[in-house]
Amino acid sequence: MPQIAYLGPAGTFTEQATRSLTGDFDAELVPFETVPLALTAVRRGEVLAAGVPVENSVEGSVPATLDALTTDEPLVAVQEALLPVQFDLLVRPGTEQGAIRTVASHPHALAQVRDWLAANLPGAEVRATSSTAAGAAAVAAGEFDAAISAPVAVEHYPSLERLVGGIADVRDAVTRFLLVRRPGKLPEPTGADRTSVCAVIGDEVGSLAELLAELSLRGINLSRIESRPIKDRFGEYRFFLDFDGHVADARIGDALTALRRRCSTVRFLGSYPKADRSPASVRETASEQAFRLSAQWVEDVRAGRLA
Ligand SMILES: O=C(O)C(=O)C[C@]1(C(=O)O)C=C[C@@H](O)C=C1
Repeated sequence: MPQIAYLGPAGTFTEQATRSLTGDFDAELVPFETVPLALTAVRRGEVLAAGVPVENSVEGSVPATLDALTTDEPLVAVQEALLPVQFDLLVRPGTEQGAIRTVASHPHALAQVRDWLAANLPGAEVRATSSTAAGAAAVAAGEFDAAISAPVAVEHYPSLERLVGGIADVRDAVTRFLLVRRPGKLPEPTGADRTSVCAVIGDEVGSLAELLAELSLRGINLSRIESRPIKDRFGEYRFFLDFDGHVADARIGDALTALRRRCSTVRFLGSYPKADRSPASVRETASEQAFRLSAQWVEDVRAGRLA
């Protein structure tokens, strides 16, 4: 049975998302303490794939994931999941809200309940843990008084109880997850796909605008752009781009060819079906047929068949 890594321990949102991503086949889910460790296990071939969080509608991208996807050997996303995010406050039985002095969770989770904490646990110290479930495990071990956890966590930590449920500063918050593997056969195009790349461009006038123009000229819908520092050179950035379409689509292949010419580095991070299955709208001039006919026209001209 294939093994799939996730950000553990048991009871994280990532575990829940990874279960939904691997629902179609038998897989054994293996917890890792951090996203980079989970991705290292994929690179080494110790596990087949890893489920990782990439961005949240309230707190934005998950930097640990973005950075780990661009260092070391390439990995590609093959599936995407969206998970609604609300939290529980877990405590050891008998703990009253007024007695909570420390509250632990993943920094991304803490950021999503900042207002609730200020209003309901104003005196409590906030402690960061490697995941929401790691916070719950630490409360079970007596290290902290309370944890901000995923609703599934209480099933994994029977010595804890839910003091408050449904916590969220923003209703309908959503986190996006990817299932990533070593490069291999790509998922088939479905007509409702997303392509992710990471590009490094020169620090020159207009270079970012020109890069984006390569997408807009081909009618490609950009759904996310995000920059992360290159780290060892101050003021230089890598740009993470997500756009509608599959690398097998003519307009996407054409745009990627242009990006590869323009950028010092382009890392392909995958073409995979969008979680919401919303089809890409493709303008007439960027259709498969339009690309095929125009490429044929150039062939004919080159071969002297047309004047
Ligand atoms: O700690 C967890 O439960 C996670 O799965 C990580 C994570 C994240 O990185 O954003 C996932 C979903 C929530 O947004 C909060 C935390």
